[in-house]
Amino acid sequence: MTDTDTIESLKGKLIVSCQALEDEPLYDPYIMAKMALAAKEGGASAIRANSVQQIQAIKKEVDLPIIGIIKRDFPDSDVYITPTLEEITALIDCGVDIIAMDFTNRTRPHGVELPHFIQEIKKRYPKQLIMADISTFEEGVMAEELGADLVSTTLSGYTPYSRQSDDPDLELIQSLKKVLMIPIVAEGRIYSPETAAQAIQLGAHAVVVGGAITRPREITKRFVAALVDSR
Ligand SMILES: CC(=O)N[C@H](C=O)[C@@H](O)[C@H](O)[C@H](O)COP(=O)(O)O
Repeated sequence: MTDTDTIESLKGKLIVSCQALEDEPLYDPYIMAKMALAAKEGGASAIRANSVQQIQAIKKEVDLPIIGIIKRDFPDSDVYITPTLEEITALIDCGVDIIAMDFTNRTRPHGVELPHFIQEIKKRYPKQLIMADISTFEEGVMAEELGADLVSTTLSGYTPYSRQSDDPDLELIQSLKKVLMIPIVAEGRIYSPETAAQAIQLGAHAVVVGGAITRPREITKRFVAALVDSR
């Protein structure tokens, strides 16, 4: 598939995020691979996944396009989704179709600023498709200017200066749709098929759903909380 075909293949489609962190019961590449297979059998058009180990396991199990990230914490920065060139290179070596990375206006580890970081990635890997994980309208505009291929609302609600809500940021999709040429992906706190469909109707190119499909601990918590609230 060409890059344009990859992006076009996601139009109006569901991307399932299959991620488990170390402190989660499902943290095991085998389990994530089976999650991805279940997602594929259910009709997902791509998988978003974290870490070399999990991506490799998923690629053996399904032949869907992979949006790869590596989450890594650094003491000198709040940026944790694919924060440095080391993670970019590891994802390139994994052969992911799209690399997603933090595109917030925050300084990366070791004092690196976003424009410089993107310049370096474009110089080294000019053909790599990049998905910009943003938290605000301004960051979405900046992402297009810096050459991102897609923009995703992933980090809205997860930076202190972005809109804080328990709901997905559908307004961000609507406002970005008015000004951007690149596709906008709806991501973050999409808990129902109806909300996913609404995001597409409001202009999203594709929808990423994670926790509502692949995080049973979080799903259980929401049910339990609802029962507590109903007492
Ligand atoms: C903020 C952050 O670190 N988001 C991460 C990005 O990869 C994942 O933990 C989310 O599961 C993913 O964005 C999908 O969102 P939701 O699980 O809400 O459907």
